[in-house]
Amino acid sequence: MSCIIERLAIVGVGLIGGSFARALRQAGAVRHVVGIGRSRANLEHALSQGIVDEISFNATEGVAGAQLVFISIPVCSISAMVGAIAPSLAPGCIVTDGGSVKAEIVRECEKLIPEGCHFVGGHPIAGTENSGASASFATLYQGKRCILTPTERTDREAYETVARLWRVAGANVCSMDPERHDRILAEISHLPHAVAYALVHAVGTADAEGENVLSYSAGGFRDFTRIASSDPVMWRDIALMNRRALLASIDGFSASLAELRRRIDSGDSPGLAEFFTIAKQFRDGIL
Ligand SMILES: NC(=O)c1ccc[n+]([C@@H]2O[C@H](COP(=O)([O-])OP(=O)(O)OC[C@H]3O[C@@H](n4cnc5c(N)ncnc54)[C@H](O)[C@@H]3O)[C@@H](O)[C@H]2O)c1
Ligand SMILES: O=C(O)C(=O)C[C@]1(C(=O)O)C=C[C@@H](O)C=C1
Repeated sequence: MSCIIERLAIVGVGLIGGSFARALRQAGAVRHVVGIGRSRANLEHALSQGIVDEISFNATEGVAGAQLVFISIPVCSISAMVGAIAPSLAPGCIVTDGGSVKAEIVRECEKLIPEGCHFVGGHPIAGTENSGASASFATLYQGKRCILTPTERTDREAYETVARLWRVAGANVCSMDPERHDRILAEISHLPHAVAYALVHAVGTADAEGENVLSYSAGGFRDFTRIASSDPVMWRDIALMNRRALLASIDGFSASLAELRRRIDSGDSPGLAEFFTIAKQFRDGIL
């Protein structure tokens, strides 16, 4: 395929940024990739694996001359990064991100992006519990959704370029209002992570018969809690930035758990079977 971007800068060459770079390189959609970050070991690994062609510890220097900058660092650091690199962006540069929360980032970044440059918010709905360039792989986005969150200020051509890159990376692109994105993702991604962390926390600190009950964990516990091995800083930032929507989701979940508890407590056999059947049908429906 013909090259779409001559010079791509990736700020944060971890699972998400590294996988984006790998997918685009493999497709021949980018000529030169600059990896920007803070961890020498991580960036040197990315360089040695050919994920990037050049590394930089200085974001303002690293983004110079790039046609597109992809920011894939924890969500609470994204707008500060855009503010820091703004004076160094080449005219016409497109800045986009992969952050898991959108409304605040889009609001702030649209204010910070300089005249003649463009910001497009994005979020690939794909990931794993692993972090860093060593966890990245080219097929991460194959067949997965990528939500872009344009507003009335978004430049149409910049949006189309970002959408095209995600399609080249294998993703199915859709667009959504940033606030709507945050409410939907609170339910389907942020709540499950909060519940998984809370479950492991509860079981890990439980005093049952003076035993370390975690040593008895088998498939059920492990399947349910895989995502509690995700990066704590990433999830701290998501919980704080999407606080309002996540609290509403936690309240909905608490009501569901309270209802389940009530049916168990009252020995409501048909009610319990109904509760589990409905949940099983929803779950089987996504397989
Ligand atoms: N992990 C997932 O499943 C997933 C999925 C979709 C979106 N996201 C989002 O993508 C972003 C990156 O997540 P990830 O899983 O790739 O994380 P990661 O930890 O694998 O990679 C992040 C990289 O950014 C670097 N970094 C952190 N803060 C920095 C800063 N201020 N300046 C420069 N470099 C910095 C880290 O050293 C690391 O190499 C987050 O916003 C996250 O919400 C993650
Ligand atoms: O598969 C995983 O490990 C994930 O947690 C990926 C996952 C999710 O499905 O919730 C996590 C965060 C994102 O922003 C998008 C995707």
